[in-house]
Amino acid sequence: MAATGLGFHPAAFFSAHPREAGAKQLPFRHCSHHRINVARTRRACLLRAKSFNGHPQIGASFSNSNGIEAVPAEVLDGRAAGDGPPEQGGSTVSITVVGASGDLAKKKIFPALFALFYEDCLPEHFTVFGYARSKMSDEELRNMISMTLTCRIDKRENCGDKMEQFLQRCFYQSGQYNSEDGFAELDRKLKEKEAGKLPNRLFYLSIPPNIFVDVVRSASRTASSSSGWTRFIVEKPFGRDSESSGVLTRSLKMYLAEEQIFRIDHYLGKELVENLSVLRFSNLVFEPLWSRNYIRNVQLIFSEDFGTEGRGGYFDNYGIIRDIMQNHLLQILALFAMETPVSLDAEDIRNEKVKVLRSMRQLKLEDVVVGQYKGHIRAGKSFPGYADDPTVPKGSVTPTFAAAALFIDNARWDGVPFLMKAGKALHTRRAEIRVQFRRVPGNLYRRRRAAGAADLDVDAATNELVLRVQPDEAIYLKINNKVPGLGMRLDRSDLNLLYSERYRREIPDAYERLLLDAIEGERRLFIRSDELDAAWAIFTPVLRELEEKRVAPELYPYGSRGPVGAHYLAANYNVRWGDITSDDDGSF
Ligand SMILES: NC(=O)C1=CN([C@@H]2O[C@H](COP(=O)(O)OP(=O)(O)OC[C@H]3O[C@@H](n4cnc5c(N)ncnc54)[C@H](OP(=O)(O)O)[C@@H]3O)[C@@H](O)[C@H]2O)C=CC1
Ligand SMILES: O=C1O[C@H](COP(=O)(O)O)[C@@H](O)[C@H](O)[C@H]1O
Repeated sequence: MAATGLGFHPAAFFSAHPREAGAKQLPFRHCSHHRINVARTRRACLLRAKSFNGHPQIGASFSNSNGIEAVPAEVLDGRAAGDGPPEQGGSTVSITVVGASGDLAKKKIFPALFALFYEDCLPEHFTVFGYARSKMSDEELRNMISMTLTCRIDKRENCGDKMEQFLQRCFYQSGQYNSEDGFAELDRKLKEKEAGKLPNRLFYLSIPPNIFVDVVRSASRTASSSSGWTRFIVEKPFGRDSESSGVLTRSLKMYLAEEQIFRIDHYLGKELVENLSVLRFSNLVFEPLWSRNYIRNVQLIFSEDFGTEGRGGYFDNYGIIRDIMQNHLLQILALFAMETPVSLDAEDIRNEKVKVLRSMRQLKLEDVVVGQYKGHIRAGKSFPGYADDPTVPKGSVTPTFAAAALFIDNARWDGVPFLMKAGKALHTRRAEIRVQFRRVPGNLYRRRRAAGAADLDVDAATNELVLRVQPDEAIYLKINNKVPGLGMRLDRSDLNLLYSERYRREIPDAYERLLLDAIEGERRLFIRSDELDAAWAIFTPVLRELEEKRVAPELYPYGSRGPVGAHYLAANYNVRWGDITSDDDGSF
């Protein structure tokens, strides 16, 4: 027992969690992301405890004035990682981005890895490899990566130096995805970089889903770590329906244990999505209202102001429901609607998500509206339609927009419509959760009509809580308020938490949080196979029906608010979409 004088071992903070063979904690250097959640202490990016009695206090766990948990000495120098004393060189982690030449790798993964490095959140010993069929030298990979790196967080003078240091840790291996030789060559190069340290390996499958199994088979056989952990981040969509998702999971599990598979849904790494549980469970005021008794409907909205732009090859085979609704929006719904978990441990949270997903009705065709954007000319500018995308097959009925009404048949949510809508090529880029509350019973102000100025129908002006996931993260509550003055006039005002004003620092990208979690073995923000099964069970029947009946999507102009049908669907449940009412375009 480490002599902490506190009567308990600091490692007691390390929550027990199932670990794949060889899993070791990695010694992290100082990382500015304060990971103070007790359940995640074991993942702490090292925060050297504030000096205590004038001496750097490490090895003891205490909460100082900032509530920052110190990190035990063993983690500071790597001993708790079971990596053996530092003189044996400790451990190392390699991150191999499979599909390195692709869109996601360039746009999100390499920039996220650099941001983690820049914030000192990566382990001291790490190496990044790109793997794809394209022929590229190490230098060409570095040049490609450098085009998308930014020092957007806490711009510091040494950004260029840090970027160069990062790029020098990046290497490339060309190979076929089903080639054991290709991955064996990668393994050889990884071993060179690992230089005798305990080798932990992370593979990020940034490739089309149809080649996931090829890569896992080849890499698990010839490029797995011999003594550390080997993990695979698997991108969405996980299959196309219940059947193909089940086949994919079974195929992956021929080569990997469940705890080696990190199914990523990057929306779970979004700040406002992660904040959902904090809002609900760390405040008193929300949980009592969080049910059918007070909530009239919940709206989950995803909107992009651009089209598929060359990703038609992938997108046309999936469509907006599989691309956005069955994963991102449904994950947000599950976190929003779940019961209070037993603890903040990954499995307890994921247990509650599965329970609420299993309480949901299968989506019916009459509760779905689909749309597809069409080209048009506005103000002399020509906007293409989905069908104009050269990567989209002629005559495609793949929806680029969908709206759906979903229901949770449990005591908390019985009868409350959860309305989702997701679309590309709409009038704005936005993702938000809108909670519309019930009318005030016996509203005293219902009869009071302000003379003259536009009356506020307080009976219709119910409270609405909005969590804006992006852009410009915010949480605001729409209330009725007395207009200052000698009279009695009411208007709509917002209690408003605008992140850019309250928190003077940039928000990490979702991929940063999730990559760090995967390196640390924290599974809370990744999808478990039974969650996936429950999610596909809700959507698979209607997806099949849409395709078997070749339901024609309602065409909507590029840049518009989407198909009119979405309004009729909402009206069926006495709902108006909150994102397009006159008093809320979401700006302040
Ligand atoms: N792009 C995005 O915004 C997002 C993507 N995703 C998911 O991430 C994964 C990667 O997406 P993205 O980067 O856009 O994909 P890309 O289409 O860019 O493909 C990535 C790489 O895979 C290889 N590749 C592409 N098509 C094939 C094919 N038919 N057979 C074999 N190899 C192929 C290419 O590399 P090479 O030819 O060099 O081998 C390509 O550079 C997908 O599963 C996607 O669903 C998830 C969220 C967002
Ligand atoms: O998973 C996906 O997400 C992106 C949108 O991600 P965001 O973080 O930029 O909101 C979407 O464009 C893409 O089609 C989809 O595959």
